Amino acid sequence: MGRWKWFSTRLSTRPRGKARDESCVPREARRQAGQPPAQAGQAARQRDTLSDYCIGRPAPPLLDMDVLVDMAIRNEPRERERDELERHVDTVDTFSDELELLEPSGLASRFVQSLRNGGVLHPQSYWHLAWLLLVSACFVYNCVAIPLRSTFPYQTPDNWLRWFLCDLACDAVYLLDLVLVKPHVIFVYDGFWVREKHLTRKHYFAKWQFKMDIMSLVPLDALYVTYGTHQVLLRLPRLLRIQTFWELFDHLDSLLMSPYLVRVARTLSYMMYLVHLNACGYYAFSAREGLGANSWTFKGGEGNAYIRCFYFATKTATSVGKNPRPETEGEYLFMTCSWLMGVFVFALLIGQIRDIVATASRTRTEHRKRLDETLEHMRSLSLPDHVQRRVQSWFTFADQHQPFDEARILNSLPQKLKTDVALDVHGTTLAKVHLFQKIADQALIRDLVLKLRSCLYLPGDYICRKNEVGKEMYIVKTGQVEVLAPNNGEVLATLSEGCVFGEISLLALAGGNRRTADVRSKGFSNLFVLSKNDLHETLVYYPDAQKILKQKAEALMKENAERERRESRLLLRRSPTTSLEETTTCSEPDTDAAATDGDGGELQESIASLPRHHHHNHVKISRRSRRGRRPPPWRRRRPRLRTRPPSRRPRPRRTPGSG
Ligand SMILES: Nc1ncnc2c1ncn2[C@@H]1O[C@@H]2COP(=O)(O)O[C@H]2[C@H]1O
Repeated sequence: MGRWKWFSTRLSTRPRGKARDESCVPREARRQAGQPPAQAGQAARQRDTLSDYCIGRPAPPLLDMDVLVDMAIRNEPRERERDELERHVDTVDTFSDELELLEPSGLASRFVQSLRNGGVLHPQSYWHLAWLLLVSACFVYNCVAIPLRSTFPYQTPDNWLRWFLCDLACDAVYLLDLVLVKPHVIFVYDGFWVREKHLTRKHYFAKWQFKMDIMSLVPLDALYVTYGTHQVLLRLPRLLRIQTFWELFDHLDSLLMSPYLVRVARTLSYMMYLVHLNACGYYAFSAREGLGANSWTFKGGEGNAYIRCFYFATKTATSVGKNPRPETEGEYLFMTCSWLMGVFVFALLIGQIRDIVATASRTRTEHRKRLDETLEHMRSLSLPDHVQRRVQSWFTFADQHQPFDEARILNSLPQKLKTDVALDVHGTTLAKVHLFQKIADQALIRDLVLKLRSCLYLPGDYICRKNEVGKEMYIVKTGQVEVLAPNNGEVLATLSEGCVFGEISLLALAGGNRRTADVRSKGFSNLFVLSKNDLHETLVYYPDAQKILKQKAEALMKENAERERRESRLLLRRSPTTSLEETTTCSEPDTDAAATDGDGGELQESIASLPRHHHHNHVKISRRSRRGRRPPPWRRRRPRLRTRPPSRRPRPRRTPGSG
């Protein structure tokens, strides 16, 4: 019913969405624009009322409260409720509005921002947190000072004014909190932030906390006039602000890096407070029986009374050290209560600390367990030592650099949030990827980011080998990888953060799906792996990206081809005969294959680029090798007579390699 009370009040505000768009044009303006006057009937009346509201006049309630209550009682479907709310209430914030309220810019700008936001506060904003801290400080002051001043003789007629002024300051903070702050804290209704002031006010007033806050401000201390200023217990209602104190810890819990510390601090503060109460109780009890009346009571006189009583209370609560023996029933009861309280608080504290330690070391313990299991398994298989050492080394590196299973953690989040988190985490690396820089399409990165899998490689690990079937493409996240020339292992390129490789085989540009080079991890490297299917699924929607990736791959292939050509030329220059024979023997059986995969073309080109006599040699040798043996003597032609003088004929040059 309470929920419906404030819900109905919201219906008197301006509309949003479609309804607002239509109605936000003032009536006069519509008339001038030649539109028909508002029609009779409920809908027209509503529109006019709403438009009046939009131009600044207060609007009367649009729907009858009774209708709404009736709706609630009849339990109308939820859509109806939402429709009504959406049509009539302008309380829905977008996510960016929320961020605006949380914006952690400078202090002054944040203050201006909060004023611009109509003086409402986001419950998780820094302003609200700071305010909670102040109110909680006042609450703690009351918690400590009230029992202290009402038991120990620390408030005297000389200093009562100072105490009184402190009390007044705290009461002023309580009052400001009640009147100005709490009623303006925005809240979520039906998944949307409600930030209209009168609604936030209503929301607060409907809460149980509001009643507690009002009670905490009951000015019982006015009775000082009758009973005297030493009756500090009259301020006991101030302790009803405990909800604010809890709220502060809840906020800190979600804001701070280590929520465990907050939880321990909270339990410790309870413990300290109980000891404080015990110390006050001990002094009050001793004072009632007479200070130093027996061996159990507080003696008084020497030193600081509070510190001594606190010491006694701590000893009792922790059951550490020797406590004086109680003598009267009252003293026995007091000691029993103190011990029980001590046991309870310590059990709580120890349990909490155990949980904290277990949670903090859980990841490490799990990692250790996995490593032990793996090593044990490898030992049972009698794997060679160096393999075991590599596995161990991988575990150590993974523990240091990837202690959390990111995919598993993100899995519990909704898709949108998962993408946002992944973008935040990997944004720096992805921003360096040339492909994404060129496309500048956030949608592509968003589509890809969740498909990327993180993978660690050890120094010297081959990420892919030439002629393997390519199933994945890689982006370097951290570390460096080397692309090696297939023949001589020469380092063709060293790729670092943001570089992409492994795309040629995935795009089948080299005429097949085989890798064109070896790629090796230089040190420890962390790579993003993208499967072939995921790449193709994504590229279907981003033809520009596909084009760029293709262009890059083609440029690489061209570069590789040119390099190979250069190399073979160099090789031929060094030892033409041997290398030609080698070339021929390698290339001949593969003529068909070479034609399909393009290698044949390269060979022909390299032959064409040879000096003429090398070309001849090549053809001669080829023919011979095609026949396989010398022709029979009857088929051998006699050599023709030379027509030109031998001196003018080009003679093959002698090279050292040709013998
Ligand atoms: N010369 C080169 N420079 C840089 N990278 C290369 C070079 N040659 C090949 N690569 C990359 O190494 C990868 C090996 O696998 P792919 O053939 O699928 O794709 C290849 C290219 O991404």
